[in-house]
Amino acid sequence: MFLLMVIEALTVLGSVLSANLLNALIKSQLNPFLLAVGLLMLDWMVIAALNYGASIYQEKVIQNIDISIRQDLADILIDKDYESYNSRGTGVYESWVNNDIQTINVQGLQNFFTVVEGIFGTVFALFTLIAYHWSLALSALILAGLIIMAPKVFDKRIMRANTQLTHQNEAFVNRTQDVMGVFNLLYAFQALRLLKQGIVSASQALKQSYVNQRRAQSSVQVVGFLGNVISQVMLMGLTGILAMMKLVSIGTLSAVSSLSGNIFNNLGNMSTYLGMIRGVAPIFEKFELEREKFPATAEPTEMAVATTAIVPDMIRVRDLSFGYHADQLILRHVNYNFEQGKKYLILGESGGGKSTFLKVLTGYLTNYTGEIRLAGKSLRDYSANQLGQQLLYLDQRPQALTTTVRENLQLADSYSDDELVAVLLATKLCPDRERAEAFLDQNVGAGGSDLSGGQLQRLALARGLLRHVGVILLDEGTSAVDTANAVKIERDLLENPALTLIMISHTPHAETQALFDETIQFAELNGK
Ligand SMILES: Nc1ncnc2c1ncn2[C@@H]1O[C@H](COP(=O)(O)OP(=O)(O)OP(=O)(O)O)[C@@H](O)[C@H]1O
Repeated sequence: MFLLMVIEALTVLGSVLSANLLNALIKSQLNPFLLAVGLLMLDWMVIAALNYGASIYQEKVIQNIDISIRQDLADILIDKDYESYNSRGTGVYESWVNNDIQTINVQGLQNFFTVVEGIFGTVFALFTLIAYHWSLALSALILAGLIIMAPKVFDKRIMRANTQLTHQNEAFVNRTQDVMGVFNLLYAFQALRLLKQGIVSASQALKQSYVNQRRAQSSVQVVGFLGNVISQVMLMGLTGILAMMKLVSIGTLSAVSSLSGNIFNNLGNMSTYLGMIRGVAPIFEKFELEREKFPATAEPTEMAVATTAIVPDMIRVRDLSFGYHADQLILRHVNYNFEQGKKYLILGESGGGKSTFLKVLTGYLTNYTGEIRLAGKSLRDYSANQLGQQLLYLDQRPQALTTTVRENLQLADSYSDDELVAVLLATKLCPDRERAEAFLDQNVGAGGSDLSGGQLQRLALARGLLRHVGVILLDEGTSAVDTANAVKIERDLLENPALTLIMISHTPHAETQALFDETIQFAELNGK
């Protein structure tokens, strides 16, 4: 802002030097004329150099602000719970950190600096005009007020257009991600034209929002432009009259021409910029709304479960009902006791609600009726963090970060190589220590794409074993692993007396079935 102030002061100085130059010419004074030419040249060179530095510094500031907004957005995301995060496609969140930030940059921050520049330029020019004649400064001030106020009438339109655009951008990213994320599926069925169709139709929906936004912005620009040129002409007319009345010199005409250019070009644009800056507000309001929906919750301080204590009814389920939609119950009045250290095999037809049941037990889905008690305390009284230390739900579709096996295992914690190698061996990901050490540094590819389905499942299980969670809820956790290794892994889990295991399987292995304490037919449990 300081640099911008200096640039504007030098620009106004340029106008004064031009007037001096013209006055010296009219009076045929060679030396003052040459001096004014030299100074004018120097003035513009300094302005050019300062502009270069200011624009680079400005970009740094803008990027720092972007980073801090993205940090705030990340805070909003990490305060969300499982249900709320997954209730929307990830495209929505990507649009926040890309499109919305871009709009904030272009409409908000860049324009903010232009406004700052304009304010300095206008103030300096107004003061300089006083030096020529007070009536010039007063007229300029009145016209400036009118120019700034007029475009406010378009504020609502701009805000509406921006609100529509930010939501349309979210929908666009979601829709394009949808079709681009299923390339392999479309490739296999020679249906890749659907990818193109998807992108084109999403773009067309977006087009209307951009056009609406531009329409609103252009209205402001036109009003600003008209205010600008009309005011400049009026001020020049006034100066001409003053010159004819011999109240100002002829050279003043040159100074007023460039000073009024300074003032009204700045102001005419400033109302546009202010309108655009105000138009960014709906984006921040949207973010604030998200923050209010999920304020950061303080962690309960009391330790939830003493992991070493033996708790007979580890998980007690009473009259549990749940549906994703109010009118369609997936879980109906389920009652069951899971005891610590015991091993449970859940069988049942596909789509019957087994995964849903495990997700409710893990605390991922909270909109249930009835009661679940973990170690004697209602599941609702545990924080997500506390539950995570007790229970691990291993998804049917494990996720992986695009990085090494080591970082995929460690995530936000750190473990020694010995511990990491031990879980790689326990999950049969590697046959011996030497290969396990090499495997730790292997990159798993984009989202784990370089690993087989079975390897990904074992990597997910290894994460849980590493953390010694007391209860593992395994949802088809070894379905993609070859039978021999799946049996070995299951046997290890089943023979671990400290572990409570609840495992869903469509393909139970005869070799391990006897090691389960209970085999549950889910249909009998659900709706009995
Ligand atoms: N996020 C969701 N929103 C709405 N409905 C869902 C959601 N997830 C699952 N369902 C529905 O809930 C029902 C139970 O699904 P669930 O995944 O729990 O079954 P499952 O018994 O684990 O099936 P499978 O053995 O095939 O994995 C299904 O009809 C499914 O369509």
